[in-house]
Amino acid sequence: MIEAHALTRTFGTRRRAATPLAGVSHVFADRTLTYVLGLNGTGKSTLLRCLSGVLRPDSGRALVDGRELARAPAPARLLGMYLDADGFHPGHSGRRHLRWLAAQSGVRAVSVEALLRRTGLEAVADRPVRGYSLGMRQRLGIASALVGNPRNVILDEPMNGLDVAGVLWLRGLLREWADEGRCVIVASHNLAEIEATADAVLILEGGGIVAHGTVDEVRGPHADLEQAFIARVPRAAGAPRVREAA
Ligand SMILES: Nc1ncnc2c1ncn2[C@@H]1O[C@H](COP(=O)(O)OP(=O)(O)OP(=O)(O)O)[C@@H](O)[C@H]1O
Repeated sequence: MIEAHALTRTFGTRRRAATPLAGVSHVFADRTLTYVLGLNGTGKSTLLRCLSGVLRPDSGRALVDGRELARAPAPARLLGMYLDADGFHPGHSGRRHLRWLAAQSGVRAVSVEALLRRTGLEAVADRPVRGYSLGMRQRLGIASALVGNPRNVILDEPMNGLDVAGVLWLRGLLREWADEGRCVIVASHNLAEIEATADAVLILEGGGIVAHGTVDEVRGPHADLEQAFIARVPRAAGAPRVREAA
């Protein structure tokens, strides 16, 4: 279980500030695949980074299985995360990255070879990451999240760049993790995928949560999730302009 308690985060100066999180509270349940939705620049990544302990909120706190990650004795066992497709050393091979990560995280029991097999990366495991396609980097990121066999998982837009086989594979993996009891949180823009596979949905807008619940609850009287999203975020139907978060 992952909890957000009144998370607030502002970027920039007082004159040009963006406040993607203005007191966000939510409980992300176990055994649940929750998708976080929102327009570009709304604050999805900021929320996931605060929940993962990668970014310090200005106020509020995040708890993973009731603990602050920074104080947990074995954080890799509590939370696996993949937040940035560019967050790899370009000169390292996939195999070296996973070995390094396991050592950094103090995880001894992990089989890097099994992770490479599970994520379909064996054929490119010894190539430098700088030569990986986006889909290969996504697979390596997902393998990275699995290093500690974690109880909770957070992924930021992991399906971008995956081919059809990759999408089917990741869809199955996310379902398996949730069905095994894990709390799984994924940021995505893929409404069709979310509508078909999510257990829960959370929509961010204007610094806060404007809707959350099961897909049926969030869809409500609307024809589909897209219409429900537009009803909650009317500017989605306007010109496709990136705006500051708040
Ligand atoms: N390191 C940073 N420095 C300054 N501003 C930032 C930083 N990180 C995020 N922001 C700002 O915070 C807001 C939210 O950004 P965030 O990356 O969380 O949005 P997002 O919903 O994940 O967007 P996208 O869908 O485009 O990935 C934006 O206004 C962004 O410019």
